[in-house]
Amino acid sequence: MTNQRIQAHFQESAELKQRAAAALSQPIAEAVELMFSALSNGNKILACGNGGSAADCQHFAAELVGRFERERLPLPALALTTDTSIMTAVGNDYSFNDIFSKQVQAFGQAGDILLALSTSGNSANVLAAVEAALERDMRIVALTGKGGGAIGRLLTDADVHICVPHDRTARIQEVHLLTIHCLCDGIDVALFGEEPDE
Ligand SMILES: O=C(CO)[C@@H](O)[C@H](O)[C@H](O)[C@H](O)COP(=O)(O)O
Ligand SMILES: [Zn+2]
Repeated sequence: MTNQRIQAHFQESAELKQRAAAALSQPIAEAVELMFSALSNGNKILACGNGGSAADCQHFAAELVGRFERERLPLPALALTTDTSIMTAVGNDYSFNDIFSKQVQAFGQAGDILLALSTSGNSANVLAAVEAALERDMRIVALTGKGGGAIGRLLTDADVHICVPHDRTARIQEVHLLTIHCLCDGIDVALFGEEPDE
């Protein structure tokens, strides 16, 4: 692999991040408000997604339950991507499309938030989880790309859609991770205020 090709990856990622900063800062701020208000009311955040997005869900939950940059109380966030017994039982006995929605039905309560990650916006199991969450009167924060797909079309005005303006899965995932860090920082700022020297 040439250095040139590697540099093209960095270049494309950096350019997209610049562009996404303008397009996404407003919905990210709205997502922070939604999440902070849910957490303040004693509600929790459930997260689901496939592949790289499953890892993102776990990354997010770890930073809420553990910490991001500031010392604080653990916050209730749960990745629905980690329990292999639940996922294999539901996948085997029902369908792979149900592996997240069954968990939303089991754990989700009105006022909770579903953080739904799908770069295509079309993963059937994430879509089913969004449907299950809406049925339970939960709010959705959707991280998508490629126009938002079926998930984007399902969201209501009460939900937040953070749709990365790109068509390449890897690039979209890179912005999703940055978005997750913005959400964690936003929650810390809502709790403690901005650092004096910021
Ligand atoms: O990480 C990657 C590609 O960068 C893959 O594991 C990717 O997450 C998987 O193909 C997913 O199944 C894609 O699903 P989605 O983002 O379209 O919902
Ligand atoms: Zn990947």
